[in-house]
Amino acid sequence: MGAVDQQVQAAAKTPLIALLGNPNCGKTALFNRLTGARQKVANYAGVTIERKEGSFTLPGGRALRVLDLPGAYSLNAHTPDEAITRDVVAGLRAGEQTPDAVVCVVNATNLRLNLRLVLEIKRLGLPMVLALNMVDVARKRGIEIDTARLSKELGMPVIETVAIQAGGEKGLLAALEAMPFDLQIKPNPLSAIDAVPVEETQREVRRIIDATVGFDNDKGNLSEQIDHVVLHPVIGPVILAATMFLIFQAVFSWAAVPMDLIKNGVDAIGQWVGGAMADGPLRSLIVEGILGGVGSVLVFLPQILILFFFILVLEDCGYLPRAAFLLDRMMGGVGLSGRAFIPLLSSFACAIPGVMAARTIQNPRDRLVTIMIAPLMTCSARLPVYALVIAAFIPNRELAAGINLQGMVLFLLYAAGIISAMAVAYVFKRTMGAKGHQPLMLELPAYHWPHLNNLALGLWERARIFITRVGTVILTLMVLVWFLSSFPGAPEGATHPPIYYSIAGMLGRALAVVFEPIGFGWQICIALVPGMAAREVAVGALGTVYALSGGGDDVASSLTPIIAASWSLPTALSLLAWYVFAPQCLSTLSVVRRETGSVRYALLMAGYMFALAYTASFLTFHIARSVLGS
Ligand SMILES: Nc1nc2c(ncn2[C@@H]2O[C@H](COP(=O)(O)OP(=O)(O)OP(=O)(O)O)[C@@H](O)[C@H]2O)c(=O)[nH]1
Ligand SMILES: [Mg+2]
Repeated sequence: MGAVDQQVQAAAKTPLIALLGNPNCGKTALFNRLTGARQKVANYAGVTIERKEGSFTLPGGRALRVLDLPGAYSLNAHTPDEAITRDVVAGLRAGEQTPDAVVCVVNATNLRLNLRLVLEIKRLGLPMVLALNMVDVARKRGIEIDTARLSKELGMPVIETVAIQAGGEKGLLAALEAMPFDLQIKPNPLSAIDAVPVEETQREVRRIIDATVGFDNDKGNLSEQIDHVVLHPVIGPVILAATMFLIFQAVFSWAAVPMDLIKNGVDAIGQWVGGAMADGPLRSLIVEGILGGVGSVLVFLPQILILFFFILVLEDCGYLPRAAFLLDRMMGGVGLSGRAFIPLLSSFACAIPGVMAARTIQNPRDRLVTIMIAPLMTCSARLPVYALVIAAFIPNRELAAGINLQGMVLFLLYAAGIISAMAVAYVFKRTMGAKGHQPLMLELPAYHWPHLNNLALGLWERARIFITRVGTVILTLMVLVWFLSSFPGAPEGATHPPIYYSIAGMLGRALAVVFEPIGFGWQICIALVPGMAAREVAVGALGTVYALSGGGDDVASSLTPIIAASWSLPTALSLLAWYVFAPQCLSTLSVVRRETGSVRYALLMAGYMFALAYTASFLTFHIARSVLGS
């Protein structure tokens, strides 16, 4: 038997356990603790939307495989992510092994809601353990749970866990150690669950709670008190708007110093390489192609991290579902549900996780509309383009104490994305035949301070993604752009810089016919093409294009003054408008195809976004020209 076969056989013999439970009860935190993985943990329902597998070894030496699954309130799935969970435990997914045992994770502070799923899963007849998670919070709130009695009532071991504390999983490991795994056992069909009416299950839940949970005292639920302010019909929206506004201010004002450091570092390397190497194609490739292109993208790392710092804090403290709640009415006006808020917010990172997070939306039409507008949210790849153009054209002025004009413009660009997304949603809902607004059912988790670990890990993850992207996709494209922009060289008696005669130059000049009416010259057109693969490459490509056009060595830092000198303000504004709308991301389109199951919606998305981008840029360019009289 070959080594691979042996591995396959061993994997088949390793028992598989599934972590199941309501949303936001700490399954992923527990999964990470057991396996040492770093899956995303945050304080709202619907963080995990896919199955994730890991493995670990019990203290006694037995290896186990473990599945983290999306949270579900019931096995009667209402949303596509809940359906994944149901299908995995019930063995309905083709080619997937059914779990040999289930670890049911419950939130100890909310057993009343959590036990229904436990009783449902029990009817599947798989071996089970109950992980009574978040007992630290329960203790603080004075909630007493008789675990011995609970174990007797449920007929399964009940283990207290604290998934966010080192060692908080010890009891669970011991229980798994004692568990007899029978690899032949298969779950009962799902119909076993429907055999018992929901009312009866609820009655049973109440009976068990009465027998096992004692509310010692309710030490004034702090979350509720905070919510009196945060969810207040007038103060709530003001807090939300102020928070968002402050974030954009910080992105500009905090980032200045670290950005300068990176810029100077890249410049120093550029100068050193420029001085040390003989003039020639290789020096040009390194200085203009790689350092000029990659360096001009890399300087945006601090801004991206600052933006994510705030998003991670909001995610972890439990504010997001509140924001969804506050915006539900407003979003209802355009036919979206408050549920769309979290997918749309995720799209500020990148439209791809945003499109996938739409799986948590129950109504298929709402889900489709949310997917269709997700790419209009300003993803972090647009930030470098915005920041570059803003830095070049918008004066760095204080409008009022603490309000900076550049931050203000950035805020407006984000707002333009959001407002147009709402408008597009409205049109889609109209054309698809609007149905009445469904009430928002959303669990509001208890607030807690963001965990520093989570925060650090989240930022690290972001930095890693960005730097990897810069080092792979962007670097490759930059080398390609440099190559296409450098060859063939200028003919005899050329009057333009050599890039004008290069392959990229020819392509750019051909495209300029289409883009001239919206103010884009051939240099910008060159940058738009590789920008399709990754938006921020446009910035790097502009870096290379202008470096080759001008011929300076200190290219990484000088892009801002160069474009400030070579573009008119209407062109700059038109480019900003273009980036608000243009569907310049092939990976998003392919994820849309996958998530909607048809290429139709991906094409529709590309079509409507291009049309919007061209129209918006055209209007911006011509209005700006007539207003400015240039
Ligand atoms: N105090 C405390 N917080 C916990 C514990 N376990 C998890 N949390 C927090 O609870 C929140 C939810 O944790 P997750 O692991 O994302 O929950 P989940 O069950 O995977 O959620 P979904 O993926 O949305 O279904 C996070 O803010 C965690 O930091 C615990 O034992 N004690
Ligand atoms: Mg999770």
